[in-house]
Amino acid sequence: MSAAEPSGIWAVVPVKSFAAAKQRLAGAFSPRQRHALVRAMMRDVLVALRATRGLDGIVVVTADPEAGLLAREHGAQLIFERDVLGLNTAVAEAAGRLAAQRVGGMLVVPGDVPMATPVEISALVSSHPPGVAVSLVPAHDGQGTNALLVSPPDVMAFSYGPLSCALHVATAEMLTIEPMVHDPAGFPGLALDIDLPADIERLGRLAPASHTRRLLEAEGLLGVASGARSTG
Ligand SMILES: Nc1nc2c(ncn2[C@@H]2O[C@H](COP(=O)(O)OP(=O)(O)OP(=O)(O)O)[C@@H](O)[C@H]2O)c(=O)[nH]1
Ligand SMILES: O=C(O)[C@H](O)COP(=O)(O)O
Repeated sequence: MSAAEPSGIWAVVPVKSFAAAKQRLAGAFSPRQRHALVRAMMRDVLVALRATRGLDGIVVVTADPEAGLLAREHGAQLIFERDVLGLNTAVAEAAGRLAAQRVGGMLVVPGDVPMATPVEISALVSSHPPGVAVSLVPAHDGQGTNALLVSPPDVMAFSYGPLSCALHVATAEMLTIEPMVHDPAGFPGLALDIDLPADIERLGRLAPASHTRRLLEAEGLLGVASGARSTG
């Protein structure tokens, strides 16, 4: 990635290999449908980030060549994950690279929040305090971390996984940083990560059009919470 002035904020989008992703949807989606879904979700996230004011760049961290290609098509830079060691390692790798480039802040948005909007993301960025700071948007259940904005990028260790929101808050507090924790109700798109069939129903209740929504409609999967999957 090219060096930025030491003040800018870059978005980081971690994307697991398409074939390995979203195992918790395996009961309701065929492998082909899951592949198409993660691809569509990644496109939606990149489109939203690209339309967001206040970001200096976007970088995708992935080991998947197809995701790498998609990243390039959407104007994102790429960190190729040579060893796949999990989400925390992938995000830490991006943080180290951005910090080495003297980028001011890192906004982590996972590839599975397809309803995130540029308005939501820019609200998060514009409310982020100056200096050393941590802002986050929890998942709608209050447990996960759907957006994490840290400055500088390598200010803290990452704890994605179960209860990551509480763990990120605790980590910031141990560094004597009072994190800005937003109410997920104010960020309905960003707060909706697609993990379970019930999340597809939640997505169906949100209005904005998206690649993901069109795909689910075309496959007849919108509103199918736990039913039998179609062929494919
Ligand atoms: N680069 C990278 N991204 C990851 C990795 N693990 C998860 N992610 C991404 O992080 C986001 C959140 O991951 P999860 O909610 O655990 O998604 P998942 O692993 O695809 O889902 P399950 O298989 O159902 O657990 C998704 O966008 C994933 O693509 C990893 O090892 N490397
Ligand atoms: O929020 C997180 O920490 C990650 O998205 C993983 O959480 P999940 O397993 O609930 O998706």
